Amino acid sequence: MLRIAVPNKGSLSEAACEMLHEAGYRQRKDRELLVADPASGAELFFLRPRDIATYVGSGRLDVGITGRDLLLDSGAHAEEIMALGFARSTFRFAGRPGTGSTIEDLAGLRVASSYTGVVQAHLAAAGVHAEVVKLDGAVEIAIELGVADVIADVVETGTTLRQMGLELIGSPILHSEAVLVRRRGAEPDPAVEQFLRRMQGVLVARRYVLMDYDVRAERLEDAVAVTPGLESPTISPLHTEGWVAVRSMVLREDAQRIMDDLWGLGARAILVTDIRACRL
Ligand SMILES: Nc1ncnc2c1ncn2[C@@H]1O[C@H](COP(=O)(O)OP(=O)(O)OP(=O)(O)O)[C@@H](O)[C@H]1O
Ligand SMILES: O=P(O)(O)OC[C@H]1O[C@H](OP(=O)(O)OP(=O)(O)O)[C@H](O)[C@@H]1O
Ligand SMILES: [Mg+2]
Repeated sequence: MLRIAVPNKGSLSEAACEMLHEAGYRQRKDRELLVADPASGAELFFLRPRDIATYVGSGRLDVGITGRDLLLDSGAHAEEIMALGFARSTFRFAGRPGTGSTIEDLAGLRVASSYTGVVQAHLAAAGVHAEVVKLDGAVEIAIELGVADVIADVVETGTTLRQMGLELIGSPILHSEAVLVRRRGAEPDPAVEQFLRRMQGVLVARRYVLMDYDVRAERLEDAVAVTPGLESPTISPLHTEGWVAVRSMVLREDAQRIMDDLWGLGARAILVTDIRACRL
């Protein structure tokens, strides 16, 4: 049985569960901590996101979904094996206007964060000595409440910083998103490989659409240049002489532009279909 660690709450939880569902795994009912999915050969463990790298690093669980920032902060013996494209954020220093503009300006100040591992490593790498104050959350209010001069926290839209009248200091400490993690140096495992193919299939199905269209045979090469597909498009003869049907995968974000280009080449009956699942 493949043992998978899944975030049970917070920003990662819903999107992680959605992705596993799309990959064919059983959904959690109520607030179960353990869901057996024998049909998929897996057991899902619903854990605090911050603990997931620790469990996977210990080797007790085979693979987990967590944030890159949480993985780095944990110092666990685990490594990122696939980026999942959701819960994207940056991790930044911020302070009241005038506090500073570079990391060197933080020397001697108190820095509040929930990610003390990441912050301490980053300050040490820059050779900056500052006191790190550990908080559990709502870190942006720490300056207002007088326990810190600077914060280091997750920034997505920047709304929370603006609400508290804080400004960014220095460049991003890291760029984070949800990731799959595995124990460092773990042996190759067919069950993990199969899980990765399922998850990769979801990423591809989200990123690409299928495009079908009919085009005159003499314009086929021009059309194929617009829709080369991942390997090569499928070409089928049409009953009407001189026309062919083409099927190709295209990036979802490019679909409308490609349809415009194909139309300009005389293509007609251009159809776009979602991909529900795939293995490439
Ligand atoms: N606003 C956000 N946008 C994108 N990602 C976020 C956001 N807030 C937190 N994350 C990401 O979620 C992960 C942290 O999840 P965690 O559940 O510990 O915290 P949380 O989402 O803030 O939940 P909590 O309500 O427990 O504070 C990290 O990888 C972090 O980068
Ligand atoms: O840049 P923004 O779009 O404002 O998002 C970033 C905020 O979102 C998260 O907070 P959350 O609501 O999870 O509360 P927390 O600080 O208690 O974790 C994170 O910790 C930041 O505070
Ligand atoms: Mg939070």
